[in-house]
Amino acid sequence: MASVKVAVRVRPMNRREKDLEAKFIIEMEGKKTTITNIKLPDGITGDSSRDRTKVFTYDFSYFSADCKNSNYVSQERVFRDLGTDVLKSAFEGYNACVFAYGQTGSGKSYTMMGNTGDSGLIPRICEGLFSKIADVTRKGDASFRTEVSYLEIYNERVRDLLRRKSSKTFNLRVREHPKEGPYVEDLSKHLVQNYRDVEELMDAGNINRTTAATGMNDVSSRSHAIFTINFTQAKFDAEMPCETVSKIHLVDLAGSERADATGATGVRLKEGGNINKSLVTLGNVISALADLSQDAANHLAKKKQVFVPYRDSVLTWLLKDSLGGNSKTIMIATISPADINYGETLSTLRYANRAKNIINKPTINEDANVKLIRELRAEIARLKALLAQGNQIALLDSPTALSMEEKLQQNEARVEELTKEWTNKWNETQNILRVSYMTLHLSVTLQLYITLYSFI
Ligand SMILES: Nc1ncnc2c1ncn2[C@@H]1O[C@H](COP(=O)(O)OP(=O)(O)OP(=O)(O)O)[C@@H](O)[C@H]1O
Repeated sequence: MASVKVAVRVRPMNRREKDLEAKFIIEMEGKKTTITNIKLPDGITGDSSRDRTKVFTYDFSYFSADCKNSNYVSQERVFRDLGTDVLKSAFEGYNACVFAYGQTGSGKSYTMMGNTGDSGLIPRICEGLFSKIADVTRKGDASFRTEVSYLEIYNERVRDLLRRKSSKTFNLRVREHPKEGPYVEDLSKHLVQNYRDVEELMDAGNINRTTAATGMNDVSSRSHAIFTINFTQAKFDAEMPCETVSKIHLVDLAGSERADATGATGVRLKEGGNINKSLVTLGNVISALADLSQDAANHLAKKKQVFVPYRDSVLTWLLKDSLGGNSKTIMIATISPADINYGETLSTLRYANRAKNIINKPTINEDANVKLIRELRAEIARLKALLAQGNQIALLDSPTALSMEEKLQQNEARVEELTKEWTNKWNETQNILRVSYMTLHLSVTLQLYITLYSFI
């Protein structure tokens, strides 16, 4: 069991807010975030609509509004607090998810992707992943396989951001695997061997992403984007095969917004409606899960039937495992510091406060055959101990001891066979990886030669 970790981050005032001479209404101290409604007279602090100041406590309150302030939280610090947790989960074999939520223009893309020379969580996590892979590979302790995919949900349709234009790019179907959960049919997956490979794919995907200028943000993301890393590692630990698979979802949501605040009309208004539909469903899912967790914690209360409406939007369906399921999840709520956004900011803070109550059930995703080998080995150890005991009380020739001996031999043979199969399969995967990587680089080099040759 693990609660969803929640961080709130406040950005600097933007040009529009400064031009409107907006007042700064956010304070942060330790884990606490305080918001002030400057329209109300001084009074007691609380969470009722009459209270001038409201205080919320999160796992992290990040003050990123002024880089000269001593409490300023940089991209590096956000990575150190949250990104390293994601990497730890991945190497332990857990699924992980980070999603950024907040009003349009509040800093979601900045936090997740970042700007040139000031990279955000996604590039830093990918860089960290490959730097750790290089460390472990150098010591010869394990082998790895990493694949990435990148999709956007635009107007409730799933679009592959990494596939060259084809009929399979748009409107992909979401399906549900009985064990592995929801997935996108025909979504392209790309093998990557180093950070440069990921960077190229990320850049290509970001170019394909649907953005537009709105009244609130010059480059506003009009879609929800999910960057997924599938990370498999295999090794022998005390002669025991280990293979884990971890799925890491890194999500940049489109902004929550009020139509009147963005001045949206036509296409932007329709987009806004669909964006908000997903976000309203996300809110309903978070509320239902928070209710479930509180209900579970209260042993005396009569258990309520709580329905979690995952399937009401594509976003929540795809993130089903990350919300209340098999994943270690982090939510980053991004906010503006300006009084003109008071309503939106308060709603984001309340949303984030609710998300703190969600309890997930992360488990280590172990390969099924490796799990079987481990269970058989435990059974062998148990049988050996029983036989040793029988030996001491001269039961060695009894029919029970003989059948135990037989079972032991069968299990030992099965373990040997399964271990051999697993080692062969993994060696083959590594060979395929090497060949496909060499082919890819050979074709890039050839392309380069052809281009150069055509100039001579
Ligand atoms: N913490 C921060 N420090 C400095 N600049 C920031 C910060 N957060 C956001 N910004 C800047 O504010 C602007 C809007 O941020 P961003 O595009 O990340 O918002 P968003 O929440 O993703 O918006 P949308 O939902 O419209 O896509 C960008 O120019 C970004 O560089």
